[in-house]
Amino acid sequence: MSQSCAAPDPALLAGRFITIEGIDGAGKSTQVERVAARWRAAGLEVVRTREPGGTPLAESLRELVLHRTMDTLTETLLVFAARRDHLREVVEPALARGAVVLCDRFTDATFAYQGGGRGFDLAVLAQLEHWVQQGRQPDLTFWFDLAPEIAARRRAAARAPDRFESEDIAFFTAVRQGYALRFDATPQRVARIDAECTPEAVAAQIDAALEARGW
Ligand SMILES: Nc1ncnc2c1ncn2[C@@H]1O[C@H](COP(=O)(O)OP(=O)(O)OP(=O)(O)O)[C@@H](O)[C@H]1O
Ligand SMILES: Cc1cn([C@H]2C[C@H](O)[C@@H](COP(=O)(O)O)O2)c(=O)[nH]c1=O
Repeated sequence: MSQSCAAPDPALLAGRFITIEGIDGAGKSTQVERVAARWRAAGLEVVRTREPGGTPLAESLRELVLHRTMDTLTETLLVFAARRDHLREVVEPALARGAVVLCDRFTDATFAYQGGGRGFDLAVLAQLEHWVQQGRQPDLTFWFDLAPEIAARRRAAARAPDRFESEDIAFFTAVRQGYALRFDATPQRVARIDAECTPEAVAAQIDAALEARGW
């Protein structure tokens, strides 16, 4: 069962950029509103957003990336173009006015999907990350980690697949490995969540990670 935790200190949270990552079907969407509600109850403005997406332009690019056939360089440039617009129009202004930004996926997804899954050059991704983000990085990332076979069963029960969700287990195994590399590179930024357990147990892990930071 999820345990109740101490009320977060708004002063510690204002202007924080929090991202949520994991392979498709990891259970991110199931948890994200609960976290937002916790912070809203503490009096904070919470901006819930997602990538690719979050602005009209970036949502248009999302439709292309999720549903149109394209090569990996095109796919990579489109997710970074969407990210640039999203950062300028939504994320940076929200952080500047002291909101908490809770974003479903960010650049770790590019390293995992385009880098790990598609095999795109990680050094080029790092350059694009630098150009597009100008140093902006999440303050905390929840990485929902689980076996691709379990995620595939959850997706099959939930919805019709898009272009990524139609990929096979080998692709998602490589994506998971891409996430693991990012986790290993910045373990202080990333909280690994065991996403194979019940929603209540997942929520308890999230609360523990937040409580450890006083958030
Ligand atoms: N801990 C859990 N145990 C079992 N099933 C779960 C759990 N969490 C979520 N689910 C179910 O798995 C399916 C996928 O969950 P959800 O949509 O939250 O995943 P997601 O990570 O947001 O996926 P995507 O990134 O592809 O949008 C849903 O049917 C949801 O009810
Ligand atoms: C940010 C980002 C996302 N993707 C992929 C990962 C998912 O399959 C979709 C988004 O769908 P969701 O239901 O909103 O999770 O896009 C990617 O390949 N690269 C990225 O940078």
